[in-house]
Amino acid sequence: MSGPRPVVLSGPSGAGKSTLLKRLMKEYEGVFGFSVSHTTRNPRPGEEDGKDYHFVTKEKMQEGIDKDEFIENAEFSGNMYGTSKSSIEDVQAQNLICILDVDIQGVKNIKKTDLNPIYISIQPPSMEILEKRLRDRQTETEDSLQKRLEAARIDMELSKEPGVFDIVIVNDDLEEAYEKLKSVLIEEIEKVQDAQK
Ligand SMILES: Nc1nc2c(ncn2[C@@H]2O[C@H](COP(=O)(O)OP(=O)(O)O)[C@@H](O)[C@H]2O)c(=O)[nH]1
Ligand SMILES: Nc1ncnc2c1ncn2[C@@H]1O[C@H](COP(=O)(O)OP(=O)(O)O)[C@@H](O)[C@H]1O
Repeated sequence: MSGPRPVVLSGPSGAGKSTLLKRLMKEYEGVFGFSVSHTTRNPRPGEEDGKDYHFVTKEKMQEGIDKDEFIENAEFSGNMYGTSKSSIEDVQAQNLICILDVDIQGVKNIKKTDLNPIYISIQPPSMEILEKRLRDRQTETEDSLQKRLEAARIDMELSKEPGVFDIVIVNDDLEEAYEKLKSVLIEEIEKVQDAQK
């Protein structure tokens, strides 16, 4: 399908993906569309069903996977996550830049498809800072926090492999990380804006 190139944001839980992408979508309203994933985890306070995620039961999720409704799915920290084909099609039908927020397994599986996105990794400055951010966010139990930190170690190693990501952004200072993210995407952003004129 033609249209703007999608963007995959990945990186450890707590690295700052949602913070950066929410800001980007706010500054460039009408340019980006978020691919709303399915998950079996519970919603956090403030999260909206259908906006942040489609919150579903394991049975419902498995049913969708069996029906081949997902382009990729993975287990993360004891829960299932997946990108449905329709979540991407909904955004692409509007000629918007589709943003996906997926873990490293999602990156590897999307590489097997013909989506052809720009792959961006958001990394924390260190494990210590990541742990502090995750604790301060106050969304995790000790168990899910430890699972996220374990997954983060794997993610940080794999993201160093050459060729996996087009760019790795270290989110130390938020302003700097945001400016870097914008500079990577500005060409695609302007294409969409020009097409809307
Ligand atoms: N493979 C895959 N990973 C996803 C998907 N949606 C979210 N994730 C990843 O699942 C992980 C956990 O997400 P979440 O529970 O929202 O926690 P958070 O990243 O700490 O805010 C993150 O690494 C997300 O990038 C998806 O559709 N597919
Ligand atoms: N550059 C930064 N400096 C300090 N805190 C940050 C920075 N970026 C994000 N945070 C905070 O760290 C926590 C994790 O960020 P979040 O966007 O939820 O990460 P992710 O979506 O990658 O799991 C949030 O509480 C967020 O406000």
